[in-house]
Amino acid sequence: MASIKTRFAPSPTGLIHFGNVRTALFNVLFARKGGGTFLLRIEDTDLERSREEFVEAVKQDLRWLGLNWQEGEGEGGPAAPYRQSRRGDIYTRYLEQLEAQGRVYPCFCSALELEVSRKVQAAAGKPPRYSGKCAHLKPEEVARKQAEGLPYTLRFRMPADTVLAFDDLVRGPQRFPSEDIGDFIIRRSDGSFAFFYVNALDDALMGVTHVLRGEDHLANTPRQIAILQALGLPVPQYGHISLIVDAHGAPLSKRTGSLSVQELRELGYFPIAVNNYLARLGHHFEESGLLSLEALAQAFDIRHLGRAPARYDRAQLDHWQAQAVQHADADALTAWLAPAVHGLVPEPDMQAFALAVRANVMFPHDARVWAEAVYAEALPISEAARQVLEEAPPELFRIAADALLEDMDFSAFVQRVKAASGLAGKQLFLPLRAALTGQTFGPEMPPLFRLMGYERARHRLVQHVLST
Ligand SMILES: Nc1ncnc2c1ncn2[C@@H]1O[C@H](COP(=O)(O)OP(=O)(O)OP(=O)(O)O)[C@@H](O)[C@H]1O
Ligand SMILES: [Zn+2]
Repeated sequence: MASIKTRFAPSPTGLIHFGNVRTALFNVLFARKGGGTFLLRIEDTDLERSREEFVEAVKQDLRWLGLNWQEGEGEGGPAAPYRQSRRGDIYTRYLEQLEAQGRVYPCFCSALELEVSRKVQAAAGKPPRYSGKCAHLKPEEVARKQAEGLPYTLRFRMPADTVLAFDDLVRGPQRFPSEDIGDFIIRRSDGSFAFFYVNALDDALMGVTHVLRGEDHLANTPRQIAILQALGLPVPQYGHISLIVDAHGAPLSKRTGSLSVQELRELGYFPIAVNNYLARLGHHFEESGLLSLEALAQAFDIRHLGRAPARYDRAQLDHWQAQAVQHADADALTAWLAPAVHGLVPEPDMQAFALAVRANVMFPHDARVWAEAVYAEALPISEAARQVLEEAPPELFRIAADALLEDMDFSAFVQRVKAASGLAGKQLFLPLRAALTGQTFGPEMPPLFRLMGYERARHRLVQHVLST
């Protein structure tokens, strides 16, 4: 068997969402597991809606997630170009071949005629398909209509009385009788090509071996196979993945403005969290812990893909985010957190600070409150902390300030205050935390205390003594 080649073929008509990205991810995992290639092709045939900024955004999103492609847009390769808008000559060349074989014919039916025919079929409970009215026009008739300047589409002639069958990698054996499909348009009257045609042709010409894509394309597949068979081109294996739906059960779509990858990035999600979340949406993994992209690839098995729609669930995503924060290495954690506390936390402290607050943050901006707790000149004090401070014995803070005339670590400090005040446990720790950080909960005190430094800590205690 030829080595595996998968692809992601988005239309640059909006920012990509979870549904799109999961499709890309599964293609990456499948290729990677098989030591194959992942290809990126841009399907920008809808010139009205396609925009260069969305091409850039797709590339940026995929790179951010580590879903790198080895062939295609921006990378080049043996089947360049990888943008459909630049492949018009190729599409025309193969169309000529189909014409020479008598596999396409001009259709002059007006939109109104087609609409009426569809309604008649629907009323009779039949699948809407082209009646075949123009399938057998005589050459003279065609020439006359063309001379009159009548607009026409080109239709693909489906083979009669056959069944298009294929084994879907996810959904198993599929059978589509050709008469349910009917002759379909492959070139519109404005000269643009239909999705079925260019998408199938490109997959074949680019050597794609496996097409994993959304279930929304299942019904297109028999048409695509028929085209490739007519042209004598290789037919890839298809796998149709269940769609990701929102809370109302509607498939996520670029048009409905579901959460985009760009928004996730701006919110501070870790790529590994997004990948772990999406990989498990409709795919079962034995391992329940956070996995690297490589480990996800090794554990990926197309037979473990579910057929039911998968529901997008923010809480699950956040579970993986929390895992990612806890597992990030010190440098990655620091780089992730730094922009949110820039100016509050001194640069030399940044890594120690990030490690100190790790257990209490899920997103970078969550660290701001702890940055203030450690470094703010005027310490913000929460309502709960204010109450604790009011209820604590006032002499505690004077004792604590007196204990801090020199540098020491938190446990030494606590020992001294304990000995001098006779307080212990919560009675001791809670007021100290409240006075030092302005909060009643938060990260472990020893590292915060170290970052704060004994002078600032003492200053805060003194401030509190003076204010009571
Ligand atoms: N809700 C979804 N869940 C899973 N996969 C999806 C979903 N929506 C699209 N896909 C898949 O994403 C891939 C890229 O598709 P495409 O760029 O056409 O995006 P799209 O979201 O379908 O676009 P639009 O919303 O403009 O129709 C295709 O394989 C498609 O099947
Ligand atoms: Zn017609």
